Amino acid sequence: MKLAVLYHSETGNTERVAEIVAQGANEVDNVEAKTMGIEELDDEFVEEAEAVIFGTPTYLANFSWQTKKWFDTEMDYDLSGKLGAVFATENYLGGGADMALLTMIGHMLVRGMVIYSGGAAEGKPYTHYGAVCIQDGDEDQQERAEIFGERVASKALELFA
Ligand SMILES: Cc1cc2nc3c(=O)[nH]c(=O)nc-3n(C[C@H](O)[C@H](O)[C@H](O)COP(=O)(O)O)c2cc1C
Repeated sequence: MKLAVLYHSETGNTERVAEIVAQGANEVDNVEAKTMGIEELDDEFVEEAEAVIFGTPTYLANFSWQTKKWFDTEMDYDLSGKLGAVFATENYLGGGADMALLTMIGHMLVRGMVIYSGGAAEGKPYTHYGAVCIQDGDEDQQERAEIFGERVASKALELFA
């Protein structure tokens, strides 16, 4: 089962976290996770993926304008019925990553995706809306991002395999 991790990143933090999320997903048997920047997408892989995880930097307490522009004007995949999940990076605690995640989730719902975060349902670490790292994360945040990727991949297998 394929899982795509799509991200926008200007200075590398979100790209690094995308790699960690994908690493977690790839720890699940029968899952092939691949990271892609939104400007260098593997269309065939995304179309075949049962799950798509989106990552964004936080800009002014929301998701980045580049990601928004991509969703609004370039994104023409049929995402309906795919499992969707989100993560974000920010510079400081309370910098608005939660709003970035929720706004992005709104876009994904409009596209018909089935959204999952794990929430508190899988025990600690809790991930309410999606994984968040300060810049590219300290050790604890990176571990949480990895577990998040693993959980989303496991849920996708449970739903679609
Ligand atoms: C235009 C702009 C706005 C930003 N706004 C916020 C913000 O509101 N809150 C915050 O915590 N960080 C903010 N940041 C910092 C970025 O979210 C943070 O450095 C992020 O990890 C960058 O990701 P990247 O390295 O993948 O580009 C902003 C950065 C830029 C360039």
